[in-house]
Amino acid sequence: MTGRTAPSGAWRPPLSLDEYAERARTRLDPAVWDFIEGGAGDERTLAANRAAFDRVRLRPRVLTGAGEGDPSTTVLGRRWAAPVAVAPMAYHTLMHPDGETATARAAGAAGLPLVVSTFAGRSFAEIAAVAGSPLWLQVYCFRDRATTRRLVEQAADAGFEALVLTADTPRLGRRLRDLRNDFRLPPHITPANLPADEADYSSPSEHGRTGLDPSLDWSVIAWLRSVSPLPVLVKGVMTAEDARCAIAAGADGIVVSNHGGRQLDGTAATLEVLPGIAAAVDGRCALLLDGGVRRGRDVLAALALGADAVLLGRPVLHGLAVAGADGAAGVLDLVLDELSEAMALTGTATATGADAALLAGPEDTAAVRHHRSGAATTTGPEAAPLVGPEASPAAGPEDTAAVRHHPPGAATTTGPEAPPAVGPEASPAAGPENTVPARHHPPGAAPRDDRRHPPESAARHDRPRPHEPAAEAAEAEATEAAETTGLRKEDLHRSVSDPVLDTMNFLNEITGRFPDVVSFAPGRPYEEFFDKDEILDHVRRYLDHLAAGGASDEAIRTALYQYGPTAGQIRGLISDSLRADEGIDAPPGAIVVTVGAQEGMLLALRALFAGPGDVLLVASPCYVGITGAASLLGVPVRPVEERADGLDVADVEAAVLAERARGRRPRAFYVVPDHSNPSGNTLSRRAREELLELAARHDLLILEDSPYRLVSPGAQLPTLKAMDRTRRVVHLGSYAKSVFPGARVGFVVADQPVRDPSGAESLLADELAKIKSMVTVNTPALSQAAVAGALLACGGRLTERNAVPAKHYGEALRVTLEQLDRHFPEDVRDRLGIGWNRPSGGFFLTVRVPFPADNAALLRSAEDHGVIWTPMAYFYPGPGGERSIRLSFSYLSTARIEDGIARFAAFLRAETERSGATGPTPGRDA
Ligand SMILES: Cc1cc2nc3c(=O)[nH]c(=O)nc-3n(C[C@H](O)[C@H](O)[C@H](O)COP(=O)(O)O)c2cc1C
Repeated sequence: MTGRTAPSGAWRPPLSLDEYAERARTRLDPAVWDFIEGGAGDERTLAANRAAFDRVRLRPRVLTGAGEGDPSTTVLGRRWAAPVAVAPMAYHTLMHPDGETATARAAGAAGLPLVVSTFAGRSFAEIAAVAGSPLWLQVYCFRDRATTRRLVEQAADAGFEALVLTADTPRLGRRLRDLRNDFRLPPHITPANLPADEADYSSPSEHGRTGLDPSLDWSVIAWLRSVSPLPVLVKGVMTAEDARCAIAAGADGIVVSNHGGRQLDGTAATLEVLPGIAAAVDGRCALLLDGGVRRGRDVLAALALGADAVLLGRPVLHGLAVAGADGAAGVLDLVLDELSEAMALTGTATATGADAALLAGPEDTAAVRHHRSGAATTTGPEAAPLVGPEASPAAGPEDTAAVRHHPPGAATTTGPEAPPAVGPEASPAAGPENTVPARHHPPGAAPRDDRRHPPESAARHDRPRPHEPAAEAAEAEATEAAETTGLRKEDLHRSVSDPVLDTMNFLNEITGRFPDVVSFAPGRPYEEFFDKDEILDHVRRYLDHLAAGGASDEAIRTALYQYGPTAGQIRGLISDSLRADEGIDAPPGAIVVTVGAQEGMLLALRALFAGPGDVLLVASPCYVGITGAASLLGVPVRPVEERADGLDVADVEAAVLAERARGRRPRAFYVVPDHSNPSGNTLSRRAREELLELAARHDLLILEDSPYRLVSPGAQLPTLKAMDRTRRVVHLGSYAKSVFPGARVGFVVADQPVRDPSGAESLLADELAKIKSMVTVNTPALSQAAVAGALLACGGRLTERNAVPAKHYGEALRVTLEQLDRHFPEDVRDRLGIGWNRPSGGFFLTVRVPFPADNAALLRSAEDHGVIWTPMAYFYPGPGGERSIRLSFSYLSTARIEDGIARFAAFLRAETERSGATGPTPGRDA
């Protein structure tokens, strides 16, 4: 094999970013080199950032047919050539006289954004004049807000597209190299966009101390929003708590950053905390990371652990120092080339499809682990190339997987349908849908009996050898016990760290602490409609029905006691009922009986979402059961925001097109068309027609979930399935509201033909049943019998069976609205900035408020006013809903509603006043 040799003496571009660094070092003044290269304190965090990437092991995949990977991505609605941007860094003019204009040229050539520092050495206008890609402004907030405001305005005028608030600098870190060098900027290096004569900028640390505002809190985001329409990202987030705060404060994005190790020394590496933060963020805003990215494969590793993109810091400065714009371009090209190599060799077709499957796990490696006793053994997880607390003992599990600890004994109840439990729901008698076995023990405090024995193989490998002294053997045994006691949450699937579960736990904790509150939170049926003996009548009626149809005693016995058909044994009755009641013409073979609609969602998503490029669109705010199921299955979700008066189909189409442009396939759209949970909105007939047309036009399926229509007053619009002429609609049915939730019986109508490669045809329902056989095997026969008996009792006409409940729920809705009107007449509510929608049925309505309706407000509501509700933000898969509330009235008597709305009104007034949203509250006695 021959290789080409470069002509001797020719300039050869460096082959790695480390080579760029080395060349830059030889060109720069040592004090300037120290200024850019150095970190705070002992530079442990600086080193940790790179070390975390060094520990990552990627999994090469072969023969994947992935072709040339597509590294492009979309962040905040803008296409980037790759998930990489240039990090904000002060004074590029220190590296090269062209400074940021050279960097902007390089970034533009690579199609990558540049985040321009507050302390840029060139003016925003100069930079914008040469930029060929998005520019963002990094914002330091000064004590003098007017300076910051002017900075933001100048950037917006120059066409910058986003603001990145650096939040980790209440003061600058102690950078020992700069202190030793008594580092001063040369006189010609000044911040081109800050007032020239007002401060001495020559010592960055000194200027930071006197100029930066050290007392910022999360309200600074609202302030930035008040001075600029640009999206705001928060840079410097290192914990899941702060990520949640950022989202609650309305941030559009988060940059996981420790300032390249230049601030608090001793923090974890950014890559280590990324998975926990990604779990907390859960796609609700853009998630970026910086610190230690030095190779294309590092970019891929960050994506695999949950980042949408990375920022590249020092290497860009190295490139600038080596050869100005060409050098910076060389650095970016090198990273992109390495990224594309890593994608090709890991079989990663699209950067957006990168996920944890790229990372080598215990099953891939059998590394050597050293015991304290010195006995080397082969083992899995602990020795695998993990990023996490083991690598950095100071970082706790809560920093890497958003773990929430409850006080011992604080068992929590939760569930997608009915968030907070009231009184009895919080007790062990709570229904299964509301119960999460979430009894957390502090690490290491699990009762001895809870401790699991190690798997046999692990025990064999870890057992001390016979010749070891007894003390060592005892120590080894103790080590073994300690090491096998607990699982690390970050090793479990990310869905268990879903922040939705945390929020539900929060609601339940509050309900447990304030048992006398009136709760407008649970979406449960009114219990007075349940008669304990009726279930037995239903089962009896079904058995009689089987006998009347000619079934022998043995056959009936089998039907009730044995494993049953996976697709269900009451499909004929369901089919008849759907025809009689809903105008849905679905043969029994197109139906699968499920364990609640929740199982239906899981089956439908599993069957329909085949690859990482398939995306689920959901109307947002959205029922958490579907987003939870998507999270379980790793299905990406794209929210389509409802407007105040409901869903606009044009918005669905825009989302479809945007996803296509991103290289993803919008596979299905989930919607609750009637009296939606949580908003209460209903799709008009026209919107239903448009949605069906859109589905046909874009080859999209619709997942229709409509559990409230049969318990709502008055005539209902036809279901999407009844209007579906082209089999675009998969209908998710539920008997939870129309019969009773304890049965846990639902069904899916899936009449879509499915062809296999040989041309043989089945129905989607058949495929769902195959999946169900590996999930719940069959829906319990006893439950099916109870529901069947209820259907038989009303001749399949659930509308008739539910005439009285529908009237009751209609009355509860009417009283809720009437009480809201009474406490807030139109002029008062307008003045206060409060409003609500007027659903025509269902269990929920939306109240818009002029203050953040977050957990803190909820706590004050419970504590001071004795009333609970659900923050609407819980139901937004992305940002949104921060100033609205879901009220559920289904579970309460009208007397409780009247009392509860009076409390709620007092809370709204107090909170409005407290937040100063509209000044002092007038009309207190309205
Ligand atoms: C010389 C230098 C100057 C920096 N200036 C800023 C700045 O003005 N604003 C800011 O938010 N971060 C600043 N940073 C931090 C970077 O934005 C980024 O967080 C860090 O450099 C990323 O780590 P990396 O260099 O290991 O890639 C600076 C970093 C360096 C090295």
